[in-house]
Amino acid sequence: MEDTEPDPKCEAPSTPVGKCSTFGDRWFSTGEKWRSQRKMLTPTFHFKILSEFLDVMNEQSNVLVAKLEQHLDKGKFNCFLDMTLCALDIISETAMGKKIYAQSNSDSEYIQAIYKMSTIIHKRMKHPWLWPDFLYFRLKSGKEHNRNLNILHMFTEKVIKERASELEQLTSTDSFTDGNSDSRRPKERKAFLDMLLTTTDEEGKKLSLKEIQEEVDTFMFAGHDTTAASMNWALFLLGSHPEVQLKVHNELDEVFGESDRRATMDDLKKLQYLDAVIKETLRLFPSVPIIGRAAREDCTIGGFEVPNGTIIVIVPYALHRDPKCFTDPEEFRPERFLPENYRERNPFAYIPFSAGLRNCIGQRFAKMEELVVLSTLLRHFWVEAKQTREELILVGELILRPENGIWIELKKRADYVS
Ligand code: HEM
Repeated sequence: MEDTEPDPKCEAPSTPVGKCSTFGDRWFSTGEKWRSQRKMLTPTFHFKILSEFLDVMNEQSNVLVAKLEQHLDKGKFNCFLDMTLCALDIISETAMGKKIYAQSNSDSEYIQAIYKMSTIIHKRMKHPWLWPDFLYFRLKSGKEHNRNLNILHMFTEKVIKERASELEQLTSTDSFTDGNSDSRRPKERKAFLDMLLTTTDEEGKKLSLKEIQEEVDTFMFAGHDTTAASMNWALFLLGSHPEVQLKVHNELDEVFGESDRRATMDDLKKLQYLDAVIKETLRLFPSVPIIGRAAREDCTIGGFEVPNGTIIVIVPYALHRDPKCFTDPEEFRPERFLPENYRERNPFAYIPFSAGLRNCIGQRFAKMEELVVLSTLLRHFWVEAKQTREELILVGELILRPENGIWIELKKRADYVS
């Protein structure tokens, strides 16, 4: 069960990037505001609700397979954007109940704005002289920032308002469509947005439209770049370790046999080795490479006096390479995460989703998405990595990503796995 009491000693640090509110102020909210929002959000990630998103994940994985089939036996290509657009389609339909067709129409104004915004924010983060708002918003990049932010906010605002008025109209009926024939949802499946529109706090108060928009914007950002990066790293690692990939294929054969049916929740539970691959990938390449906290009172950590207000930086990328917890830490060994092998490990030695009260609320969603997308891909393809570890140039921005993408070659799986 999740504890939602505020952490007495730490809070998320306020940063200049946080102030720009692209990711929703929620990401950087603290104290009572964060506590109350977190409490309202927690039930929306309940297992039963997540299982209703399985259809979306399966459907978008199949779109991805159809897209990638054109690369079969055609030499190497960079799969980074393909994986990212698939993750974007999944989060859009599950968070907002809105299909944005990112995989087939990546030129749309909204999708372009998402990517321009990421570049703009990274640039601002790297250059401290761009941090003060009064200067930044007078500059060309500050104006470009606002233009793109406006496109993003207008889009989500429109989706939220449309859905809010539909929900109002539908309260008297049990119909559950969104009025747009190409994005109708089955009667029983709700998007996170539907739950945000109806959830209430302890006093029965609903979230305001502005608060809902913050949540939706946060989900859209926090919920696709992270999973996309991690799935890309997994393809790189599997493509570099054929012996590991073979074990995944054997597991997939055991669970799915020859069938090309969609994955069920029961199937996902059985994919223990693929699950270990995902965990080991997040150990070596944690999507969020740095986590920040601000001390809210004087305290002592590991024998060091930490005064109130100190910014504390936690680096999962380094923590996950501690040889005391992981022998031969640079080696890719999914077996470390098989249930029989990790019982003894300190739970704070491995924190790709952070730990404690402010951990990732979407971690079960993320694991489920990765299992569905990767299992679907690997049921169709044999992956070969076309870069060495040395050729990957790691960029630790908000997300840990490879500077030049992930280059792979795809072969028809049946030719490689007997
Ligand atoms: C592999 C995928 C993911 C990784 C590695 C990841 C990692 C993290 C980490 C490390 C944090 C804590 C950040 C901090 O403490 O400063 C976090 C927070 C958060 N994540 Fe994720 N995340 C992933 C996927 C997702 C998904 C799919 C969603 C939504 C559907 C999501 C929603 C959030 C939210 C809303 C928070 C803020 C929680 C709070 O402050 O209460 N994440 N994530």
